[in-house]
Amino acid sequence: MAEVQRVTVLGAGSWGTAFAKVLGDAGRDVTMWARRPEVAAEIRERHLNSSYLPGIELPERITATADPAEALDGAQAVVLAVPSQTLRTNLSEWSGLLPPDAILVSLAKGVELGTLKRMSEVIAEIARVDDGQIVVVSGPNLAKEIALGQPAAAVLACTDHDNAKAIQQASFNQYFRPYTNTDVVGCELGGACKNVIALSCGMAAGLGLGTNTTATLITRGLAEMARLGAKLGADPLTFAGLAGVGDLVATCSSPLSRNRTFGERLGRGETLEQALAATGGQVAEGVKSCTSIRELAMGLGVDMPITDAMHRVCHEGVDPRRAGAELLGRSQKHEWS
Ligand SMILES: NC(=O)C1=CN([C@@H]2O[C@H](COP(=O)(O)OP(=O)(O)OC[C@H]3O[C@@H](n4cnc5c(N)ncnc54)[C@H](OP(=O)(O)O)[C@@H]3O)[C@@H](O)[C@H]2O)C=CC1
Ligand SMILES: O=C(CO)COP(=O)(O)O
Repeated sequence: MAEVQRVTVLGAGSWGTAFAKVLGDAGRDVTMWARRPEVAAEIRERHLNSSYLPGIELPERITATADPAEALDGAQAVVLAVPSQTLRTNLSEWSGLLPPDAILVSLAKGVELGTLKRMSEVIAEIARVDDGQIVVVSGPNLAKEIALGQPAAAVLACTDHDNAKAIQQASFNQYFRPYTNTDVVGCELGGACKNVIALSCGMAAGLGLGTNTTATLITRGLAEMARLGAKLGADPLTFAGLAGVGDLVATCSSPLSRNRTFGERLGRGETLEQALAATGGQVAEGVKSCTSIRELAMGLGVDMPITDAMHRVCHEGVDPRRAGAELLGRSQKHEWS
């Protein structure tokens, strides 16, 4: 297994920057690409990214540029840290610049609208690489906490275990503990679906509901994501791990979660447009993924009632209270049916 020393991170938002810090603190040489030249300059010259992680000092070994060709030169691993719904367009612009043997690392948690593809499927299609060259990062990883050096674990999923191990070696440090996994489908679905469940938990909080409701949504959310995973060949154990329960607990309970915060705003009576305006340009993936995941599930005949409810609240103007009442009023069933 070749050691990965030079890593490029494409995307300088919250998680891209925090993950670059993880890599830098693990002793890797990191070059970031930022869409805005002023963000690249601030990272390069002041070791700060005040747009996304104010007050966090970045390691000196991280540099940055707004030129993708310069960023990708000599990279042994390339971390893709842009929103799910723009990944296809972003990657299409970069695909000719990717070093052919570089391991591609996906941070995005979503399912593409229209194609209903997982992020690793989009990457394989656009970069024309085998799935064994793509490592998916998932788990309870709220960017700000990681950037502050608070301990957390993650899963690195890849069908090629050596490539997962290479990224594990490159990212392991005193506060970040990555585990490997070969269940790419389960890890990606866990990461995408939990954003939608976090929306529902936020919504419940916005409606003034308490811990029992949150725990019910987390547990039944886990049941519906595991049903989808089973249909798509995921390992059921994955949903009991960091990319399932782990990420659900973190995202559904933390005020740092953009998805949970977004849901809370809707629960308090804000419109979709008002909630979108309040995100400050940061992505709440569940708002779009509720639609793609719902469509994916419907095509496979999988029942995902919470996801369906979130789609109807976000995109069909259904009142959150009514969506909640309808969820409770569905026909009675066995817990595991
Ligand atoms: N934040 C977190 O805690 C975690 C996030 N994730 C996942 O990682 C992925 C990236 O998230 P995160 O870094 O937080 O996202 P942010 O919204 O914080 O940042 C997005 C980054 O992508 C850039 N970008 C490039 N092209 C586009 C485009 N066409 N539209 C919008 N943005 C673009 C943005 O540039 P610009 O600044 O110029 O807008 C910005 O640098 C998401 O899928 C998210 O779910 C996963 C785990 C944790
Ligand atoms: O994926 C995350 C934590 O693991 C981040 O969640 P948010 O995008 O909701 O902030």
